[in-house]
Amino acid sequence: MPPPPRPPVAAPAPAAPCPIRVAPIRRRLHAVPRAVSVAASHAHDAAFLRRAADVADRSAGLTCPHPNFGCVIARPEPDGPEARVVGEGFLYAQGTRCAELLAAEEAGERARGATAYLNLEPGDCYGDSTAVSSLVQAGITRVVVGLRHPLKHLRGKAIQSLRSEGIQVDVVGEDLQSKLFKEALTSCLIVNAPLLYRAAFRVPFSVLKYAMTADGKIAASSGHASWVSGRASRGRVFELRGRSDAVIVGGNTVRRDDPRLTARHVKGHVPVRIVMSQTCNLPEEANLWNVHEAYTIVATQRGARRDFQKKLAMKGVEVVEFDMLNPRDVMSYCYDRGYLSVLWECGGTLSAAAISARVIHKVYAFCAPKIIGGVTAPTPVGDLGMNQMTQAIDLIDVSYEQIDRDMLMSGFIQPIPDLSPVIPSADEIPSDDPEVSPYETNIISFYKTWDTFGAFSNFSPHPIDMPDEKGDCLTWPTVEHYYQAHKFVGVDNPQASDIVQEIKQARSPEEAARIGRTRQREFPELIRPDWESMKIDVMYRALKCKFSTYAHLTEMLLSTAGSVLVEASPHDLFWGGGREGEGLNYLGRLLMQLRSEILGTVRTSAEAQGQET
Ligand SMILES: NC(=O)C1=CN([C@@H]2O[C@H](COP(=O)(O)OP(=O)(O)OC[C@H]3O[C@@H](n4cnc5c(N)ncnc54)[C@H](OP(=O)(O)O)[C@@H]3O)[C@@H](O)[C@H]2O)C=CC1
Ligand SMILES: Nc1c(N[C@@H]2O[C@H](COP(=O)(O)O)[C@@H](O)[C@H]2O)[nH]c(=O)[nH]c1=O
Repeated sequence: MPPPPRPPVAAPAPAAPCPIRVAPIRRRLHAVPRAVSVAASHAHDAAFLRRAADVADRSAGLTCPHPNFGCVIARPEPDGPEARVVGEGFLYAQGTRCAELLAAEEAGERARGATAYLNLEPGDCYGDSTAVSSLVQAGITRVVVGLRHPLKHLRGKAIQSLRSEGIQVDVVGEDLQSKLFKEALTSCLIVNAPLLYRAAFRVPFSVLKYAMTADGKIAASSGHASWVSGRASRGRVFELRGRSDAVIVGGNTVRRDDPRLTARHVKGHVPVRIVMSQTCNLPEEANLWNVHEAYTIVATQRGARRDFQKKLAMKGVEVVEFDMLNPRDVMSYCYDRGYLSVLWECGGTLSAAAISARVIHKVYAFCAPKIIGGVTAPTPVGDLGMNQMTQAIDLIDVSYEQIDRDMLMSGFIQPIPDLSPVIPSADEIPSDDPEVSPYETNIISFYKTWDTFGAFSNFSPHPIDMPDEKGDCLTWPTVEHYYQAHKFVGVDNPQASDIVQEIKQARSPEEAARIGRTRQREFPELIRPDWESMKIDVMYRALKCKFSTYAHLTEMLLSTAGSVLVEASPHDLFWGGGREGEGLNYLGRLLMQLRSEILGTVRTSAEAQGQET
C-alpha cells in the first residue's frame, strides 16, 4: 500500500492568469481563399466552412491526435461584392487555447456582426464554455456549424448556448442543405475522422500504408525493401506517423527490416511503436528496442518465450500478452489506451488479417514507377479469401496525388460514420481506485481534456501563477508544464535552468511532458535529488493553485462529492489508475484530498456564519 499523500503546502494567493500565446503554424496552402464572393450566399458559407476544416487540420502531425477544431470569422467587405476572413484559429493541442478564442482575438472589433464558421461544434475543455463566450463577447451574430459534436455530453450543448444568447446558428444538414454543403460537410468529417470512427466503432481510426512498385510488390523476392518509394514519399510517411498515436508492424517486418518507425524528420509528435508477434521470435538486438527514440510495445501470444519477454522488459520495452493475438483485440487494447489514430506499416500477412478483421478504415498506397518482378515477392495484402473480382473492396472518397515520381492513392475502406443516432460517450476507461471496493459504483474517470470532467486533467488549458525560489510570481501555461519543469528546479547547473525554460515555453502540455520525460532519461544527473520525495508536494501545490484560481473548477470539483475520482491513464501507474485499476491513482487521490479540504473550509465558514446569526 503506498503512503498517503503528504500534507498540503499553502498555495499562493490566486492571481489573474496570463494567456498562453500560440503562434499559428502555416504548413500548407489553403484551397479556400480569404476572400469569397457573396453573390451566392450558400457558396460563400460552404467555402468558409471548408476553410474552417482546412484550418482545423493545421496541428496534425505536430501534436498528439486530438479533436480538430477550426474557426474562421468572415464578414462582407463594406463596399464590395466579397466576404473576407478577418480572423481564424485552430486548436493546436490539448490544453492550448481554443480556436474560437484565437479567431476572435485576431478579428478584434471586426468580429462585430460577422459570421463564425466552425467545422465542429465546440467542446468545453475549460469547463466554463470559453469557446461560446469568446464568440458572444466578440459580437458574432451568426455561426455556421459543420458537425454537431459526436460525444453525447457535448452534442448540441454549445449550439444551444449560442442560440440562447440570440446568435443565429445554422447547422449543415439541418438548417443548410445543398450539394455545396454536402461537400463542405465531407471536409469537416474527414478532418475529424479519427474521433468519429473511434466514437462510432470503439476502435481507433486505422490507416494501412504501404509502398509498392508499379508491378504491385512491396519488396524483392529476397525480402529486401529499401527503398520502394522515393525520398519525398518517405517524408510524407513521417508526417503520417506524426498524425498517429501508434504505428504497428508484424514480427516478420522487424526480423527483415529492423525498422525505427520514428517521425524523425518532422519535429513533433512521436507515436508509440507496436510489434505484433505471435511467436515472440524476435531479434535480441533491434532498433525498436531503443526506447529512448520512442516507446515500444510488443503484443504477443500468452506464454510465448517468457524468457525473451523478460529481456525485452529489461530494455524498457512493454510486453502485453493476449489470449489469442489478433488485430481486433489489439485495436480494442489501443482503444482502451485512449488512442484516436493508428498507422499500420506491416507487410501483406498482417495487413490481410487486419482487413479481414474489419479494423482498417483507410488505405494510403504509395506507388513507385519501378518494376521488380518475382513470383514470390511480397505484395501489400495477403489472402483475403476472395476469388472473384466482384468481391473486391471498393475504396470510397479516393484521392490521387503525385509525390515527385511516385503516385499516392488514398481512400476509405469503411464509410465515415453517420452521426445520427447520437454516439454515446461512455467514460473512456472504467478503472477502480485500489482503495475502493470493487462494488463501488460512484467512480468518475477523467483523462483526455474532452472527457466530461476533462478540466481535471493536468493538460487542461488553465494557467497557474506560482512563486519561484525567490518568491517572484511566474505564470505556467498548465499544471503539466509546472510539474515537468520542477524535476529540474533548484539544481545548481545552467543546463538544468535551460531545461526549465525549455519546458516552460513548450507550446502544449503534451510537449512539456515529452521534453520533461526525455530530458529526465537523457540527463538523470540534472534531476533534483529530492524529486521522488517531493513530486507529490509539487503536484499538490500546482493543483491547489489551479482549483483556487478558477472558481468554476472549484465548483466542478465540489460537484463530484461522494464519488471516487480516477485519472484513467492506462500507462501512468503512479498518477493514473491504470487499465484495470492496477495504478496508484495519485492524481485522483490528490484531487479528492483537495475536495475534502475545500468542503471542510466551506463547512467551517458556514458553521461560523451560523454562530454569528
Ligand atoms: N514496402 C512496404 O511498404 C513494406 C514492405 N515490407 C516488407 O514486407 C515483408 C514482410 O512481410 P510479411 O511477412 O507479410 O510481414 P508482416 O509485417 O505482415 O508480419 C507478419 C507477422 O505478423 C505477426 N502476426 C501477429 N499476429 C498476426 C495475425 N493475427 N495474423 C498474421 N500475422 C500476425 C506474425 O509474427 P511472428 O512470426 O513473429 O509471430 C507474422 O509472422 C518484408 O520483406 C518487408 O521488407 C513490410 C512493411 C511495409
Ligand atoms: N520499404 C518502404 C517502407 N517500408 C516500411 O517502413 C519501415 C522502415 O521505417 P524506418 O526504419 O523508420 O525508416 C519498414 O519496416 C516498413 O514498415 N515504407 C515506405 O514508405 N517506403 C518504402 O520503400
